[in-house]
Amino acid sequence: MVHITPMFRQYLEIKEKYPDAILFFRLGDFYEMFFEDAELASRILDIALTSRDKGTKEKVPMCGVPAANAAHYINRLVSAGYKVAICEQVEDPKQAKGIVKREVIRVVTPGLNLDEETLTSKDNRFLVSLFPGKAWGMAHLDLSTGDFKVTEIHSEEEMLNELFRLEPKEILLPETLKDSALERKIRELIPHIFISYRVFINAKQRAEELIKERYQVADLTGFGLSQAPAALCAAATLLDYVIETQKEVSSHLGVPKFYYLSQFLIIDEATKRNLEILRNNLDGSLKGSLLWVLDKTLTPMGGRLLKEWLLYPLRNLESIEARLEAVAYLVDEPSKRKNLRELLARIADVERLTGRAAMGVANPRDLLALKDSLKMVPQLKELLPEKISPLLDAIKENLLVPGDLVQNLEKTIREEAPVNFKEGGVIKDGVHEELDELRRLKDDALSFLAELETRERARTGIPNLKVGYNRVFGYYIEVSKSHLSKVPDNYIRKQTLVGGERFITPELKEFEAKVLSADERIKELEQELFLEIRKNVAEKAQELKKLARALATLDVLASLAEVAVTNNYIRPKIIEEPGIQIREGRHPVVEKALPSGSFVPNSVKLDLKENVVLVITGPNMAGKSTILRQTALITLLAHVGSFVPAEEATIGLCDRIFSRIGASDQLSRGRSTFMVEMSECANILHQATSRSLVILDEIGRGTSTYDGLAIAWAVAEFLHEKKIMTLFATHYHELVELAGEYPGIKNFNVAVKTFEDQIIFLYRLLPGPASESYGVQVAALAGLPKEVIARAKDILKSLENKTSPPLKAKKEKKRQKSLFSPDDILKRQILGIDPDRLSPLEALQKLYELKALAEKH
Ligand SMILES: Nc1ncnc2c1ncn2[C@@H]1O[C@H](COP(=O)(O)OP(=O)(O)OP(=O)(O)O)[C@@H](O)[C@H]1O
Repeated sequence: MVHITPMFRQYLEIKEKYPDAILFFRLGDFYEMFFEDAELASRILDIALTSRDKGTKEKVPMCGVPAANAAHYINRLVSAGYKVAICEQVEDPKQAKGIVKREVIRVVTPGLNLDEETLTSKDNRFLVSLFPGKAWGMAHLDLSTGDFKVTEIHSEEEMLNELFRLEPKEILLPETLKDSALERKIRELIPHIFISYRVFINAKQRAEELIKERYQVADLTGFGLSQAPAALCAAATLLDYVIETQKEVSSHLGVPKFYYLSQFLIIDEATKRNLEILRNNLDGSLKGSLLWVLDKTLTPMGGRLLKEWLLYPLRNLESIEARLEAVAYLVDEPSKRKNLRELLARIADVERLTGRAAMGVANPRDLLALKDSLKMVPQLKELLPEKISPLLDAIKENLLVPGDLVQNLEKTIREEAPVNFKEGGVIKDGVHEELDELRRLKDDALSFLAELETRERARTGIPNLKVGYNRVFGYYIEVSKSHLSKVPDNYIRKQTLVGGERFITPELKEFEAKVLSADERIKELEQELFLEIRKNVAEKAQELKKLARALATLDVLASLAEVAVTNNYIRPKIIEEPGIQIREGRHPVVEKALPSGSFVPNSVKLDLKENVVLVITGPNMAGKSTILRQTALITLLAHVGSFVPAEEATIGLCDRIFSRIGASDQLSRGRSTFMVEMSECANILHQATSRSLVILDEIGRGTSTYDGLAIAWAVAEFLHEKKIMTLFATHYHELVELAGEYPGIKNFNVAVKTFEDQIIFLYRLLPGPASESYGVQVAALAGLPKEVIARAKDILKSLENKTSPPLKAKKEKKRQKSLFSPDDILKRQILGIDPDRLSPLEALQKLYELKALAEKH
């Protein structure tokens, strides 16, 4: 058997349990990595790779990072898509018999990472668990906030949409789905997702037991899970994973809340992209997105909630009205709003600070930030009205700081406490008697020494007797050579110097022991006390989470109000009946990109009778897409409970917004533009109802004109027949004829003017079809060469006259005529004939050809 050191044996035993994680193995002040882990980590972290003797001749690759700033390195590895298992020394090395006991105390994964950067982030970090049963069970958790939700979804399409809505960092899939088509789809949808394969808890009973045990409940009826076995299994598997990696489920983890997709306005993958809700389609950044205009929240938790509201607009009239009512109040009370927002700006991420306390990773500064935030709460509460808006009332009710948390934190933690509580200097005086005494002892040390010096000088009559300290010998009394004869009996010689001697006394030794042990004890006590304080906060996690939610909601409402006032939005009227009526609506993002006041507003009316499908024609660049998108965005904002950019808007409750716009960036997924277009279109036709809003921008463009036109025509007819409210922008002028055939199809055009052959865009939506397409003028604007434009105009003219275009090839031929005279051509033809090889019939045929040729020239 190969001999290896006991430490390596321990390492290998632990590593065996975490084969898919990089093992951070604690050795003193460092975390060390070995073997492949070391090679991988040294490459990613750009740190030196060394080697270590493991007891045999061969060396083991190794690298390490200081434990004090390990968080930074762990983060980098996790962001690079790896799991990190943190293995600690779990007993005091001084007390250990043999090798120190070590255990993995936590596994950090991309979906379960609580790094400090998340504290300022407005992004959620979701871990999703997906269980394929009769329905898809889907659970998602943000560990940093403790939000835990589950649902069941009945089609793969919807399931993928929901996944894209959440954009999780990590997903748990059953091992049976490894290398499956579904796995590929998920990777295409969310390219950086980290997939963890698990053995799913697929027995309903076991899943139930796990959840019941965790939440200490006897019955799951209240959770909405009892009738949803797939959701139950997904939730239980997720919980199991959390327990396995975090070693415990902390107090801030909420009960899994069941939600139905039908509670919300559905925004599918294509629409989330097309409407650029959270990011733009150009470079994927925030700028130019709806969120960019809308997010004036002042806390990270408010920012996250706003995103949630945008991605999950409501479908319930009462709840939407409740939000609108609150926003309206905050719009009408500018000074209140200002004061509220001033206070909110001073509030930190209470939600995540609570999570960190509950998970046992909060540092003293985190608790101070929490305390300072909580201190603002009573003032905020004071500012809120009563009985004006039910939502503001509910917020007010929940603005409750648990017990005497603030006072306790204020009393115990020093304002200047360091980040690392192990350094000491965290706990205030007056908190713990022994601690105070020890500190006094330390403080007194200086005066004690001075006093001792005076006392000893007087006693011995040695005027230059000195009390001092050095690290090797500790405290000493120094006497110069000339006075050595006066040294009393109880002085014990310790060290001889050139000019004198150093002594200790029993009294000094006793003092020294006290001071040194005081230091150690102070640290120990401070740590104990800090952990106790943190635990107290953790115990209040559920109350603090409620408070955090109230603060976040207030932040979002105040932000919506602020945006409404700044950008001149109005309160939409929400009604049950389907229909959309917008007077002088604007595109919230495009109007921001243009000089103030230059955006041209437009009115749109859709209903289930005469205005079911609006066919919108007009040249490129005229503003068709803008009208389509602004209608969708206004409808979306209304369902969020936000004011909208318009003069007036009446919006009937919608179930979904569908969109099919332009060529998307899915070519990378190996599907042609036409294929993407058609499958998006198919999805719409299958799922849209008379409560849906559909915006279609130029369908059928990716194929031949006749195919495209035929498809577009049939789609428009279908939408009309099914009474699906649609804005249909098209370049196929032929579609304007639909309006004559069907009562619910109407023509609109985006107006332009021409002036001296130049095109002027008016951006006005007018009834009736566009008269011309102006494509050539737009091409000229875009800078196509003059000769190409001139030629295109020629061709266009003949096409419009239904004559065949003057082909360039013919002109060439004409020019060629001057090179060869007609006689030459006939002569060449005749000379090319071989009479001996022609049948009588072929000879006759040739004769006809020659005659025709002679006639032509
Ligand atoms: N209502 C408006 N007021 C002012 N400017 C507008 C308006 N609508 C559009 N624009 C400007 O015109 C540009 C083109 O608009 P849009 O993309 O909607 O045109 P389009 O008709 O859909 O063009 P295409 O058919 O080429 O896609 C916008 O980027 C914006 O700068």
